[in-house]
Order: sequence, then C-alpha cells, then structure tokens
Amino acid sequence: MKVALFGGTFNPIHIGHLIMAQYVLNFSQVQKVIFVPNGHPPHKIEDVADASDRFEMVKLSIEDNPYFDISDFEIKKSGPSWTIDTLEYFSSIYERVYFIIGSDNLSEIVKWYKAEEILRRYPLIVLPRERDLCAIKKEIEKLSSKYAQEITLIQMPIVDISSTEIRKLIRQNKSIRYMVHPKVEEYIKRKGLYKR
Ligand SMILES: Nc1ncnc2c1ncn2[C@@H]1O[C@H](COP(=O)(O)OP(=O)(O)OP(=O)(O)O)[C@@H](O)[C@H]1O
Ligand SMILES: O=C(O)c1ccc[n+]([C@@H]2O[C@H](COP(=O)([O-])O)[C@@H](O)[C@H]2O)c1
Repeated sequence: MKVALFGGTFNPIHIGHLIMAQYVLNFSQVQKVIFVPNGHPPHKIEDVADASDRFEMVKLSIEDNPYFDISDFEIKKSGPSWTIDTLEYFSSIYERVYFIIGSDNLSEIVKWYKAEEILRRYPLIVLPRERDLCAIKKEIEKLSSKYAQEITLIQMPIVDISSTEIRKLIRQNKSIRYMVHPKVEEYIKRKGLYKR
C-alpha cells in the first residue's frame, strides 16, 4: 500500500491541514494519509500544547474519514521527533511512503536532521501555502534534480490559516469557529487550551 505521512505539530490541527490531506487523497496515488503529530517538536518550543492534547485533537478531526489515520509513533518516543526516524519506521511497513509538507517547509527541509537522507530516499508531496506557484515550482525543480527525487506539487486553493493565528484569536477571546473541526473547538474550550 502507498501511504503519505503528514507530520506536524498540529498546535492545534486546523481546516488547512484537513483540506491538504483530502487533496492528497484526491490527486495522488496514495491510498491513505497518516497524521503523525510530533512529540517534541525539534524547532518549536513556545506555546505548544501537551502532545496528548494535540494527538486527541487530530483524532477528533479525522475519526469520520476512513482514509485518514493517526499514529502515536512520534509522541510515544522520548527525545526529539526526527522525521527521518519516522520515515524509516513506516517504510518497513508500507510499500511506498510519501511525506506531506506545506510549501513554506520547502526551504526548511534542507536544514532538517539527516536532510540529505530524507531527500534522497523519500518522495515528497507539497501543497502550496503561498500564491506564487512559479516560485514553489522552481524550488521543487531545484531539490528534485539535486536529490533525484520525486517531489510532487498538488495544487489546492490557498488556505491562509495557521495554528499561530488560531492561538492568537483564542488569547484575544475571539471565536475560532469554522477554522477548526467543531469537535476541536469544543475540546479547546473544555480544556482551556491556549488561554495563557
Ligand atoms: N494553511 C496551510 N496551507 C498549506 N500548508 C500548511 C497550512 N498549514 C500548515 N501547513 C503545513 O502543514 C504541516 C504542519 O503544519 P503545522 O502543524 O506546523 O501548522 P502551522 O499552521 O504551520 O503551525 P504554526 O502556525 O504553529 O507554525 C507543515 O508542513 C506546514 O507547512
Ligand atoms: O527531522 C527534523 O529535523 C525536522 C525539523 C523540523 C520539522 N520537522 C517535521 O516537519 C513536520 C512539520 O513541522 P511543523 O513545524 O511545520 O509542524 C513535523 O512532522 C516536524 O516534526 C522535522
């Protein structure tokens, strides 16, 4: 089976993430998208909800979609969540493993732990976060030829929503209705997350 791993901090998961995953199912060979919330984000420290809460919110968002799955592989591990370790683990289970990123991570991925190994061994699926598709295509072309790797851009409507914006609205006591799954909105309220 061909699967795509969707790694993220999901702090919290929002509709941008869900639309991305659905576009991957719609427009790639992938049969399943596996959401992998990270335990200890190697690069984000401020205002990060507990891994168990971020995991639960992803679970609530995807539970009605049989083609979406969730893994606790990264949150069960102690120490930083390195993507290369996750990819290696899942590639021992599935025939082919893709990794999903937003286009803002195209310039970041070369700085990740064992980036060269990731880029040489694993195909990427990129979803646009900025409107300038030409710039994204150029960056993809550069990386795919340097590492001889399949890097596919799947076009989708730009969803200008981020977890940062959602956390900001919550701090300002504003509604996040329609930006997250209704069950996530309810979970955040009930647990008082991101109020600070
Ligand atoms: N609206 C979006 N459009 C396209 N890609 C996105 C969008 N939101 C997140 N992504 C991508 O999804 C992955 C996980 O994102 P993440 O959980 O960090 O959300 P975020 O909204 O970027 O969070 P934050 O605002 O806290 O940095 C990353 O590869 C990121 O580029
Ligand atoms: O392995 C790394 O060095 C590495 C560095 C930065 C980010 N990542 C992964 O990239 C994914 C998206 O990260 P983020 O910050 O946009 O949520 C998530 O699965 C992170 O664990 C991985």
